Amino acid sequence: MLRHLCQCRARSLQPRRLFHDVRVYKEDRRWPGWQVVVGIETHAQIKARRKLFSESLTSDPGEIPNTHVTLFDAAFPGTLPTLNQKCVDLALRAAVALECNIQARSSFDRKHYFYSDLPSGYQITQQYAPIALSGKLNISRPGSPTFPVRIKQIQLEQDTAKSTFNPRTRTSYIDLNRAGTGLMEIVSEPDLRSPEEAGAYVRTLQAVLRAVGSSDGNMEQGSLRCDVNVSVNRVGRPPGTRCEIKNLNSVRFMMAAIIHEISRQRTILESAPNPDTATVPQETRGFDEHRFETYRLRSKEDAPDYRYMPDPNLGVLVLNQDRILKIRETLPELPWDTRKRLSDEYGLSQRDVDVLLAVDSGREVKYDGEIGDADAGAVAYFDRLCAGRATPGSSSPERRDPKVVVNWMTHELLGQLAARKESFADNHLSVEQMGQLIDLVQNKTITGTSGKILLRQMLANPSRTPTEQVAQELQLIALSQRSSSPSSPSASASISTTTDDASSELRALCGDAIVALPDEVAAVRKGNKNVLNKIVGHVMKDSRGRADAKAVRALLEELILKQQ
Ligand SMILES: Nc1ncnc2c1ncn2[C@@H]1O[C@H](COP(=O)(O)OP(=O)(O)OP(=O)(O)O)[C@@H](O)[C@H]1O
Ligand SMILES: [Mg+2]
Ligand SMILES: [Mg+2]
Repeated sequence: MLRHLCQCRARSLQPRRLFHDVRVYKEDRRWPGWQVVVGIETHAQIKARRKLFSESLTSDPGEIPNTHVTLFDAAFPGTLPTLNQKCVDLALRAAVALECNIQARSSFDRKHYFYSDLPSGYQITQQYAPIALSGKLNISRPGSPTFPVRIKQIQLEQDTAKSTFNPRTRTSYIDLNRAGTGLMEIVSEPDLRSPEEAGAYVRTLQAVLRAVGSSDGNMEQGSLRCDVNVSVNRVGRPPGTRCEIKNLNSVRFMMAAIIHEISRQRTILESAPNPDTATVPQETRGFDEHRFETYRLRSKEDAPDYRYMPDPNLGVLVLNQDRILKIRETLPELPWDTRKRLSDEYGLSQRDVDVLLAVDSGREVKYDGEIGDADAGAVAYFDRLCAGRATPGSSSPERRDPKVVVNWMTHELLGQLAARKESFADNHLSVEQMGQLIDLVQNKTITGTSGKILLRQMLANPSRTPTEQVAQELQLIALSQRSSSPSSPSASASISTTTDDASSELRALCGDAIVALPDEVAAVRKGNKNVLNKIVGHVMKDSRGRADAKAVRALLEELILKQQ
């Protein structure tokens, strides 16, 4: 009996299964002998037109303060909440994408605290029965195996108002525009083991929320904010006491906060007189963005008592299977499926896939009065470029080589946009124009060098003009010996005339080089073929990138050697 009691006691003393046993502990050289445990609470603003419980429109950060406010948002007595079902659907999209168990019944609670940005004195949240439980998000990092992070729960809640303090006039200003906007709090289990894994988790989550349209996930603008929980323990020992760092608004700051917290907690534990029994005091901390350090906000002892209670004005949120099924059916391709498709179907390298997905995960759709092809995202643009161009007389379009397309997109198009300090959303080249450009280079109507010049010109001068026409106007048609096959029938007549001219111009340039470099020509005639490179270089320079080096070499050989 006694032995049985002891066994039970020993079992109850085992740490709760916080750790993912599937993952083998790997020592981090930055903190040898220590294991780091991180769990993240992410607050993502729901991208709905109206607030969670009122008719008021949601707002963007720069808008005139206190212009998006109903009496309910301002907490006038007697006003009642009405749940916005659009917000529920958007949160469900995130929950389905994160493979959560969606709860058929969930409910709302009041979390009380007194602060100037909370007009009613309580926030409506889902403390006891959240909308979704037990999900999963797989995290891939270049060079590391993919690992799962368990999602503990997703709860719906209200955002607060915004307070700003002017130290000169010692005045606080309250803007109620944000008060009552719908938030999803997405809580991870403590499955992350390093600052880098934490960064990858937030980026992946951001990409999923954006892909399903649940949230902008914009950390700079505050539509995605993280509270990060960090603890350290000696390898083989139970997890340590967590400290929670509140309100981090960039992945960089979050990683810096974790790094600082690890060293702070280690110092406490290493300097304790009895390392076996030492613990870190449980605290809620802030992050100082200038010193890159965390600082104490409050300890567990002064933790507020939120006096949670069910909100009597809101009933139970009941969800039926049909609604969830409909959400499931309308979800777009999720980032990990896109990743697999790009590498399986197109044979793209990991790096190229990363670049295309990174563009889309950081994508902000801009509305400047015209919806361009780039607005659908880099992957969609790439898909359409590969799908190819319609060829006369053929019912199916001629597909483009994905490797050629991805090179043009990642190196040239993204590279030149970056040089112009623009993002992919600023690219106004239609898929058709970009495709024509690639075709012109592929069928040697223009050289690769001219292709890059052409792209630069087209990015600088937005127009709907077909690419061939711009190439002709800029006199970029390649100087070749033979006529190239035109890339579209409409341009065929003009291009073949141009290529005849081009071929005679190339001959003229070679002739000029032969006259300009008589010593080199004599050396080539004597059999010193290396000198030919110098003459080729001379022609290439004179052609301003329009000549193909191979064609020039062949023509020079013909002119110098065969006509001795
Ligand atoms: N030992 C630990 N080390 C690091 N993180 C931990 C540890 N134990 C739990 N966590 C993480 O702490 C977070 C707890 O969040 P949760 O929302 O459940 O509670 P809370 O922080 O107490 O409440 P509130 O929402 O009011 O901040 C989770 O992300 C969880 O993974
Ligand atoms: Mg929480
Ligand atoms: Mg918390």
